[in-house]
Amino acid sequence: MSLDYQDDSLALHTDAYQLSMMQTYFMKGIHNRKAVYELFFRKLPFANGYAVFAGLERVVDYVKDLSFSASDIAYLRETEQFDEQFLDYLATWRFKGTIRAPKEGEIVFNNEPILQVEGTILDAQLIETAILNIVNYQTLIATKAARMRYVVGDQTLLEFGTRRAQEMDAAIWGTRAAYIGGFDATSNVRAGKVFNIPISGTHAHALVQIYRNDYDAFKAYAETHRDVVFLVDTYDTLRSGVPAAIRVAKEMGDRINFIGVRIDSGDLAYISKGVRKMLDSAGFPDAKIVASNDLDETTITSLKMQDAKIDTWGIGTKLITAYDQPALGGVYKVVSVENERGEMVDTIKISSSAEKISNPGKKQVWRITRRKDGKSEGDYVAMWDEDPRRAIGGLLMFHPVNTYVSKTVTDYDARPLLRDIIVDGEVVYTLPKLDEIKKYAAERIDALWLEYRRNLNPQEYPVDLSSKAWNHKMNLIRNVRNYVDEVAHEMAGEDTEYHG
Ligand SMILES: Nc1ncnc2c1ncn2[C@@H]1O[C@H](COP(=O)(O)OP(=O)(O)OP(=O)(O)O)[C@@H](O)[C@H]1O
Ligand SMILES: O=P(O)(O)OC[C@H]1O[C@H](OP(=O)(O)OP(=O)(O)O)[C@H](O)[C@@H]1O
Ligand SMILES: O=C(O)c1cccnc1
Repeated sequence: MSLDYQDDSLALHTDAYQLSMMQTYFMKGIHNRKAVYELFFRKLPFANGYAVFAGLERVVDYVKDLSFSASDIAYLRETEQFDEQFLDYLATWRFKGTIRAPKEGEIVFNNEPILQVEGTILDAQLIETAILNIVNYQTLIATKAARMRYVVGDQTLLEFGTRRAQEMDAAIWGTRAAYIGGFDATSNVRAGKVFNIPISGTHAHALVQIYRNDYDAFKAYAETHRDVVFLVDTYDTLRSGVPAAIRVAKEMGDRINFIGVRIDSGDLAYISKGVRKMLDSAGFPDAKIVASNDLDETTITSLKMQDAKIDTWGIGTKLITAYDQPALGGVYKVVSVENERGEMVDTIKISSSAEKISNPGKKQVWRITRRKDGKSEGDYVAMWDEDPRRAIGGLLMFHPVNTYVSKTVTDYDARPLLRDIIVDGEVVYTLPKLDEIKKYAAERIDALWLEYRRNLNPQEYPVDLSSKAWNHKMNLIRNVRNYVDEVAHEMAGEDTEYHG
């Protein structure tokens, strides 16, 4: 395997079928037809009540200078699957389309577009795979992190996942997503450098094993650092680890900042209580107890119920791998395509399950909030040319599948979520700083009713279709039915019948 191409690019970070389809569009001369594609997911991850949208910065970074390098084209040629004229076209290709998305850190829901690509069918098709790759992962991890933030309140959350992540890229971008979702710091030093995320950490069991006893290890560490957290569970937490930590802290006095101790095994509730008592009676009531060991929002909740004396949570595996749901099922679907007469024609994908039938046409998502306190009323998915701010006599919102579930809201604000990020290939959006994104996510989560925020069995947040969007969908379903009937009739001929 060789990754040492000087001119390696991300243009081939796509599925082969995208390039195959692109070649068809190109060879048939329809590649410049316009289309609109929308990215959405059908189910919220972890059965959470919301998701935290993340990944936009990398999407922009990926798209803005995307091009096929000489070695990319040479490789495609070697596969003998592509036409020379098509390869010539790709050699000078640049993304010239438009991308719209919510601000990173925005709270988003199932069955609403969370990213929209408008451009030629060729441009939109090429970038599908990478965009899904980025947004699915980062949104998943940011949401998992938000669930952990929910259970710890304002305690400290440290991200320790790099060693368990699905490779290096996942570690670094997962760390960024975790920070957006509510983590305070990371152990990944490169993430500190490239994203300016605070770095933090303690030490490993190796230090104690190398010195062969707790006291010598802690002493050596204390003599070489100002801020210290001692890992006290290598041999026996209560009988050797904590006594050694206390002894060193007393001996070093003001020469160190004794932040506290970390425990990484055993019954964390029982042990943390014992550790707390020992630290308090030794005169260190402010020393913190850090806990780690396969923690997630469920074990943390349980530990809190047991009144565990834990102040800081170090979390790796279950965060960075999104252990209980390792993928967000975001999809990217074409909703409108230009026909041979230059008109945009909306398109639908039919399924036997109502939830899986796509919503045709270019749409906007409007966040509807109560004017008096900014609290959430629901999201309103409308056709692009609609403006719910101008609804007379209140806004009718109804469930897109169970249409009898409806309400009319008055005295509301409506805020469009999809904003221009890249227009005709040019970045028109100033990417916010990471800390601003993180703060924004926390504020948006705060604006949700508690019923949508709880981790277990949250209420379903209303994501409603406008009447226009709903009628449009019904018309297209009817058209598809007629089309299928016609085809079936033709195929059946005069005397064959299909009894399905
Ligand atoms: N009081 C507790 N209540 C609920 N879960 C706990 C409690 N204490 C620890 N856990 C969790 O139990 C899981 C496993 O702990 P277990 O005791 O089997 O492993 P361990 O202590 O790491 O063992 P080892 O000594 O081999 O490292 C971890 O996910 C840990 O976070
Ligand atoms: O448990 P996680 O949530 O995945 O958090 C990361 C884990 O990584 C470290 O263990 P590891 O055994 O790799 O090394 P160490 O104990 O020697 O530091 C650390 O002690 C945590 O237990
Ligand atoms: O700093 C720590 O304590 C740490 C870092 C990575 C993994 N586990 C623990």
